[in-house]
Order: sequence, then C-alpha cells, then structure tokens
Amino acid sequence: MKLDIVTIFPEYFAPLDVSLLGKARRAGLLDVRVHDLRQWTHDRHRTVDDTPYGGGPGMVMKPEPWGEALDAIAPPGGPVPRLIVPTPSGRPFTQATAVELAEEDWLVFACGRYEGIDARVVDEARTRMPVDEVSLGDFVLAGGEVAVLAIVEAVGRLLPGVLGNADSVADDSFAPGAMESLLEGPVYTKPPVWRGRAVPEILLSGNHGAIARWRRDQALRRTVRNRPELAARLDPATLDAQDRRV
Ligand SMILES: COC(=O)c1ccnc(N)c1
Repeated sequence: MKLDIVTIFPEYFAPLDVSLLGKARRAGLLDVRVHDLRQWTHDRHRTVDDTPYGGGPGMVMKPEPWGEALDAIAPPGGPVPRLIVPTPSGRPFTQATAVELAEEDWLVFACGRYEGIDARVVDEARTRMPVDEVSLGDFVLAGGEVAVLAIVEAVGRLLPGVLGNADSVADDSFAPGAMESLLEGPVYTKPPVWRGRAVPEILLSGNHGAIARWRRDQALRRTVRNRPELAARLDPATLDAQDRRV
C-alpha cells in the first residue's frame, strides 16, 4: 500500500518509522511519503493560510497550495488515489472504515490546520478522486496530523504480514464478524497471582470451549457497561440464552 501524507508539520510523522509500521515500511508492505505543503507555496513567507471570508475567528488554509500539492502527487489523468481528510465534521472513522481502507492500493492524507481547509479543495478533488472526510470522534484537535497517525496505524496493522499474529485482528474489538459491536474483554498474563489478585480460574483450565464462552460473556458485560448503544445493536439472533443473562 502506498500512502502520501501532506502536512505543514512533516516531523509529526517520525513515529511512522518505529514499531510495527516501521517494520512494515522496511518490509516493503507500506510505502509512505510525507510532503511539506509549503513546498507548493511561492511567496517569501511560504503562506498557507488566510482570514476566513465572512469573518470569524482563526485562519483558513488557502486552496492554491493544496491544489498544487494534489496535482503534483496525483497528476490529473494518472492513477487515482483515495483522498482522506481528517476533520471533526467528517463521517465517523470506525474499524469498518479501517478494514475498507486497508483494501485500497493508494491513500493520500490531507492534514488540515487552523479552522480547516478552503472547502473548494475537497469539492475540486471530488471531481477526480474519491474523498472521505472522517472524524475520530466528537473532539477537536489542533490539526489533522494526530488523526492521520491513528488512521495509518489502524489501517496499517490490518495489512497482511504487518501483525505477527494475523489471528489477533479477528479478535479485535469491533472486528467484522463475531466481535462486531463487541468490546474486547479483560486479558491476563503471568504471573498467575499478582498483588493477591489471581487470574480467573477458567483461563487456566485448558477447556477452550469454556474459555471462549467466558471471554464472550466478559466482552458482552464490558460492552453493556461501557457502550450500551453498541450492545443495543447486537442482533438478538446471535445472542444465545446464556448471553441474554449477562
Ligand atoms: C483538525 O482535525 C481534527 O481536529 C480532527 C480530525 C479527525 N477527528 C477529529 N475528531 C478531529
């Protein structure tokens, strides 16, 4: 998968050289290019923002540098990427979004700053590439960079070969299938007793059927407690009698 990231803070993406994603890059699974938006400015101050039409606080990112950046990265008439624009006003980014994006060959990320990017940039981009404005939740960041790091990690870990144990993706919270709309339950490792707290006996029993049952119960309990709106979405047909007692 090829990723192009456009930002005025390229240094934000140093973390992409460490851990899983660094390994994926070195293994050739991820080809990440970070671009400084200011390379597409032409004035002495390398200006990327200006005051908002209609008044109001803050500054808006100018369209010209973005238009030139997208033309340089994805020349019109050439291969077409999917443009991802993190913004508080976007559609919710979920595990399903990550799964969908993991199927793409080429993603371009636009990191907005200030009050956002001039709306004509997305409007014009939509005439020649798919554009997804996505939100990580109901909160505001100073810029899209942190959101792009989160999205790149959520998508990158789904790529074949990136995670050591591919099975762990299937058990993710929200993973399509059995875990859809379910939060993962508690996890334990050695020692068997720590500060007087023992690991639940069932996990030491070797009874894999009972362990799977216990884990599902724990996932259901946590989902009901922490995300009742997700629990309400669970298809009753997939809940057996024991589930309903949770
Ligand atoms: C500037 O971007 C944001 O503030 C942002 C991006 C994605 N999700 C959010 N909740 C905020």
